[in-house]
Amino acid sequence: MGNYFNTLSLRDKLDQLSKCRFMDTSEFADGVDALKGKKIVIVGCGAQGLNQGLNMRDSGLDISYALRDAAIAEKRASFVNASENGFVVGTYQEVIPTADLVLNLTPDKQHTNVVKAVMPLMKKGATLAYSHGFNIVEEGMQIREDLTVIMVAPKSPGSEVREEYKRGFGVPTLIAVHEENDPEGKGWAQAKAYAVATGGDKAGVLASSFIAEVKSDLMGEQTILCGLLQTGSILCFDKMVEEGIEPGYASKLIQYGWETVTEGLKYGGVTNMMDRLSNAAKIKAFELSEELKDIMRPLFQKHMDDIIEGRFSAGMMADWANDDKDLLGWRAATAETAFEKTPAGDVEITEQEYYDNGVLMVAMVRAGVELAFEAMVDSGIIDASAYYESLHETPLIANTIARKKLYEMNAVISDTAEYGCYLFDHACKPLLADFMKTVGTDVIGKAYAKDNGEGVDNAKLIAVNKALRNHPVEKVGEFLRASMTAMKPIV
Ligand SMILES: NC(=O)C1=CN([C@@H]2O[C@H](COP(=O)(O)OP(=O)(O)OC[C@H]3O[C@@H](n4cnc5c(N)ncnc54)[C@H](OP(=O)(O)O)[C@@H]3O)[C@@H](O)[C@H]2O)C=CC1
Ligand SMILES: CC[C@](O)(C(C)=O)C(=O)O
Ligand SMILES: [Mg+2]
Ligand SMILES: [Mg+2]
Repeated sequence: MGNYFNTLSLRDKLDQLSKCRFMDTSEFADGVDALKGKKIVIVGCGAQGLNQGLNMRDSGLDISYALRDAAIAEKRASFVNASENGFVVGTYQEVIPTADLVLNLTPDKQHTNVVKAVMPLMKKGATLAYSHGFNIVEEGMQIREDLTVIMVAPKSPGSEVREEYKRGFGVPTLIAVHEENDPEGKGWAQAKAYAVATGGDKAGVLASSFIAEVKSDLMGEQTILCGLLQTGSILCFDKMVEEGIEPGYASKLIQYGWETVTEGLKYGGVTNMMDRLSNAAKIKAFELSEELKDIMRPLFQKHMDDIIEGRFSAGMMADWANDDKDLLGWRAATAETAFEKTPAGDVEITEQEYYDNGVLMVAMVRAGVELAFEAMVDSGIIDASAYYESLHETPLIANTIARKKLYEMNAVISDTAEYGCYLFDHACKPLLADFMKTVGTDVIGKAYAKDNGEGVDNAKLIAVNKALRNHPVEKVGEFLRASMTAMKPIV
């Protein structure tokens, strides 16, 4: 075993990275038929395992869970979650041999062990599915030749996979078939049916590759989705308190602010989010975000390069081998930040106030979305995939911060995403230190009010609007959002 991507020729690498086709709704006309009546066993009942299982059962499929012996004997959370929701739960030996489709929804760190334990028990011609291709792409896992290997990767935390499904919508999903493991040619039909069963087809499905999924997923989660939201939360909170804003207000503005401003992003892209500001505040947010883009661009590019070249995965796997020393230390340090420890105050903040008093947060979101999108596309990832991994998923992650701050975000995302989030955060905070000295409460904590009497420079406003609307993330976003007709408001 070794890094599979790194064994490919440059031509094959580029070919795999660019595999991404937006699927037409007509391609899902068969619904869940390809999996109807099949026995589906999910290994692991955590963030993705539980929520995907609930959606798939509600879509009419036969779902049960395989858990390791100790989880059953000790009635761990995974056992309780599966059994309290009425699912059949068994040991690997009891349920894996009955499965037509096995979904490996355990943490990436465990995939090699889990797949090695599960594979000998799988019946001939069954299918093994992943929701993230790390094990195949970064570790080079070899799967038995008779087995079909597919991936259905929701571009969202598990909690939101469920919430969006219950709202009658879904989350954008990447599907793929591992070309080396499709002996019966049934991989795509099963992957499509699986995406329908989780609700993904309602939000948009990309037919992609394991490689394109892994490289884009790692990049999104480390930078804009989790890393920058963590950095922004800590820096904006500290700044406000330092400048005399009441800590409970500052805490609330951030905890719920990301969710509120990115709801605007979800509906109408960066353009709509920025349009929610007054004209003067929009110009200010644009200028701040241009500055932020210049400062953070090298860091975003470094993360993309490290991901593509395998340095990121090698570093994380070294931490796995070291009993997760870095991950656990960083997790503990996050819990000690002032933002995390200060409860949201009992103050009313209107939806518009989150925008007006959070100009810097809006600027950070714009900078992060555009930088992540640009770095992915520059590396050969297709724009639609880069859009899902930057713009569309940001609100879904922001929802988790609204629930229980950074603790909740880092608990519901995968361990892989959490590791990358801290890695980015630790590099980004010092990078923004000088910039943060230059900003005040007029852009974070209080309303930006420069247009009271001063007027707005029309020429500048026109140029800003043009720059925002012409960014490629806005172009592809307009196309992709046109098919999201079932999207429901949250805020
Ligand atoms: N988190 C997310 O929202 C997303 C995750 N993904 C991907 O989905 C997959 C699952 O991630 P996620 O849902 O975060 O995982 P979780 O950390 O939530 O998974 C926990 C589950 O895995 C089981 N588990 C842990 N260790 C082992 C082991 N050694 N052997 C068997 N079972 C084990 C746990 O059982 P036990 O009770 O025995 O400990 C528990 O049921 C990953 O590939 C991830 O990259 C993709 C998109 C988003
Ligand atoms: C946050 C990133 C993610 O990829 C996800 C929820 O999509 C993960 O690994 O958790
Ligand atoms: Mg993801
Ligand atoms: Mg991920």
